[in-house]
Amino acid sequence: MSVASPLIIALDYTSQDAALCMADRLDPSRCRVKVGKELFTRSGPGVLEALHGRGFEVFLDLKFHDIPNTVAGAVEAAADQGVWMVNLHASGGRRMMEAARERLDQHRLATHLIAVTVLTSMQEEDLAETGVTGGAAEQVLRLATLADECGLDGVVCSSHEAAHLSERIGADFLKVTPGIRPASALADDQRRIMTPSAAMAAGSTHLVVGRPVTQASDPMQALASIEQELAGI
Ligand SMILES: O=c1ccn([C@@H]2O[C@H](COP(=O)(O)O)[C@@H](O)[C@H]2O)c(=O)[nH]1
Repeated sequence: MSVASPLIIALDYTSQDAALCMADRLDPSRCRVKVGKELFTRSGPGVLEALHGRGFEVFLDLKFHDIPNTVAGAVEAAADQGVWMVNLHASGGRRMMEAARERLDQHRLATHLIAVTVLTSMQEEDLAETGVTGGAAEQVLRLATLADECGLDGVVCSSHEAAHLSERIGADFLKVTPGIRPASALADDQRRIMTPSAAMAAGSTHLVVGRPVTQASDPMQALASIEQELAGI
């Protein structure tokens, strides 16, 4: 199936039943879904099968970060489950990313492989405490350039960095951006945020949206309002 919408709904629920309850209200021709650490750790790969059975393309957001052999095996295992996209941490380095890329290619697995650059919950002070002193934009560009050199399909970054990456690396390089907040929504623990329409205008290729939809009093109305905002750009 080819999904025209850039929206990826983060199914951050504590059980497979709750996640599928939400998925059953979504239309797989109008959005993709994301399975992250909490849901996957609770439900296991069964949730992927259940979502695929409902027609969804799934982003498995487990952010692998380990030695090259381990990450290559994990990425292969994810792709074997038929997921549309999987990710790893770019800070795992060149050899780790190349090993993951090579493993997918060896097995002719078409799953998109992308790298997390700087988490959207982090700002300059958080980065400085980890020894990264140049700020988010510089670090995102450094890690995205490395990911591109390693043959990855794109990155997870914030929409604040998307335009610069499009200029420096190319428009086709995927910019998957969490930290999406409609104007009226709370930032929660996110720090580098943008509205859906501004994020698309800035060059995001995909928008990850969780709580503004899943925790809304009327999730379907919240989603419809994001879709309307995007239709207006
Ligand atoms: O840098 C990152 C990488 C991943 N995420 C994930 O995206 C969603 C965002 O959810 P919201 O509720 O819309 O904040 C969540 O699953 C994160 O694990 C991210 O936010 N930032």
